[in-house]
Amino acid sequence: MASISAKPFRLALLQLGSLTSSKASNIAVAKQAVLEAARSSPKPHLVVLPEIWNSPYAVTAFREYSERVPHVGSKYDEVDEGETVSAMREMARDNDIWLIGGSIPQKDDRTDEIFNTCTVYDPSGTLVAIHQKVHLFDIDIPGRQTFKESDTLTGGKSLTTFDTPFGKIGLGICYDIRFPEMATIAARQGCVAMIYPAAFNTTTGPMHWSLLQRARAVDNQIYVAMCSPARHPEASYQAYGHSLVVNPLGDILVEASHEPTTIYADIDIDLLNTTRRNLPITVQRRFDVYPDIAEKFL
Ligand SMILES: O=C(O)CCC(=O)C(=O)O
Repeated sequence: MASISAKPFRLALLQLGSLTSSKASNIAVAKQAVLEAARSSPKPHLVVLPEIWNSPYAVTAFREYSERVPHVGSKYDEVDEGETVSAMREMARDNDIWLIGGSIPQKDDRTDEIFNTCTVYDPSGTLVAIHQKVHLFDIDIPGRQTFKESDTLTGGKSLTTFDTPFGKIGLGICYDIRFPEMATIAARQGCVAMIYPAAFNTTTGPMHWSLLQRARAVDNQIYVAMCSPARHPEASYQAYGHSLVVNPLGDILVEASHEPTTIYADIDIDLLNTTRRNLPITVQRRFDVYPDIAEKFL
């Protein structure tokens, strides 16, 4: 587990702005941002969208904006799927990139449940991974931030990683980062990075946004990135912005402000492996002293 065989790659986080209550307009905004990122030089291999970018971030909106998400392995035009999913397939295929499609509200036709769901596409537009947010954002900081995703959403029941030619990537969504087991298990499975589409707020963002990412990175000696929407003065929910990438040493490589922007980072696998050699915590765990929470995932 100490060293990882993977290739360096370039990551782009799209901190989308101008998101409105119009799904069609939000899709157009995302499409344009992906196009611009893909045309930048050097071209990114992996492009990431933020949490709930096609809908207002409000429990009352999730059902109305929800879409059918087909199965992993489904290809372009093969299935009856939601318009946002089709658009994301095209973004990946037309720009020849890997796309982590942030998250969108997903409707499960069989159970009528709604999930907060991240879908991932390879450069052919094939859907390669689906992550349903496991930990729902139910918090109450009186007078400052109250949110109850579980009013309309159901939590996912599994962890998600996917393979690319440049390495294995682990996925979480926003609040999932507060639960360190997810990142630890992904790292133990060989992931080089945990990537979280996210939308922290202006209360908990300043408190914990970068701290949590640096903690997950240092604990697991992996890269960690969170991609947020830009702040929107008229929105009922003020996203924190500050999309961020942290390296396995816990250094912040790049951080956005709260404006619409795209940030880029080069993922350096040599640095990851050097960190693990120099600070060999991945091979020094004392499972004789404490139980191994991630053992069954090895
Ligand atoms: O954990 C937090 O402070 C914010 C989480 C959040 O905004 C979310 O899960 O959507």
